[in-house]
Amino acid sequence: MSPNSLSRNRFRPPPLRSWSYGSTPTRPQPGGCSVPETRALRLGIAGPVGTGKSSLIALLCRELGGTIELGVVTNDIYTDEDARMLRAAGVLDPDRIRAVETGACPHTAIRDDITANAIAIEDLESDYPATELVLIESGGDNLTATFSPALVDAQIFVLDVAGGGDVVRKGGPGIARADLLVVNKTDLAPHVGVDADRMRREGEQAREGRPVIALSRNDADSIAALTSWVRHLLARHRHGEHVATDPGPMAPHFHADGTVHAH
Ligand SMILES: Nc1nc2c(ncn2[C@@H]2O[C@H](COP(=O)(O)OP(=O)(O)OP(=O)(O)O)[C@@H](O)[C@H]2O)c(=O)[nH]1
Repeated sequence: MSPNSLSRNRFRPPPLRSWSYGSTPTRPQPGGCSVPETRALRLGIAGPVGTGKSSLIALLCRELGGTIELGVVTNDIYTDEDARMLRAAGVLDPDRIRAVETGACPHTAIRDDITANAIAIEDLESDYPATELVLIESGGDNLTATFSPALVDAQIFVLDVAGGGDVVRKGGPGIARADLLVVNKTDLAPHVGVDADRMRREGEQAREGRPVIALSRNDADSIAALTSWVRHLLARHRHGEHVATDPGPMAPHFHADGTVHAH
């Protein structure tokens, strides 16, 4: 980390404290934590650079902002570019869009040490207690980045057709096990020589039944599929039916003696 990025990083560690939700009803989460039953749903959006994560968040704010109380937290490495873009798009009250400057490899702040993001979300929820859904955008990263289930309740992994038709086959924890895989920018498929439908089918095969949505901002049906998936997830979260799962940092691996480790 350069000295510059350190001085630009606005995050300051909080004072140590023990945490209790008092008499608020809670439900257990993975890792022994528990969260209030009324807590906002935290939905992470991850995927490689430029696949359309900010655009997808802007779209969800436009489509859902009228009926659901929203907040957004963005992650960039050295800037607050994504937050500024979303504020400029006018899709949400600018104060409900918070930026984290990770100052390090993006997955560090969503997977390894989630403190900066957790505090940004908790600040947002404390300023807007009626918040029902917080969208957290990861910095653009490679195929291995996924959110910790300690930070988000569910996660979407975003690929785009412009990254090439073989990306789904390259696999990785986000592609295989995120709660939703989005194959984005399908309107560009004919221009980049990619079969978007085949990408979607390969995604479905790789994910063993977990959902895949082929999305384009120009395709109303695909937008409706996405918003309906989010509404359904929110309903399950409210009823305590959704449990966060970890896509997992590693695929099973083999050793020279033939043993297999599945983490
Ligand atoms: N044709 C087309 N372009 C899209 C679509 N969605 C997003 N884009 C464009 O794709 C480019 C990248 O979109 P962003 O939303 O900034 O992508 P991102 O994943 O947030 O990028 P990083 O934060 O840099 O990783 C922009 O030029 C968008 O306008 C889509 O459905 N169709």
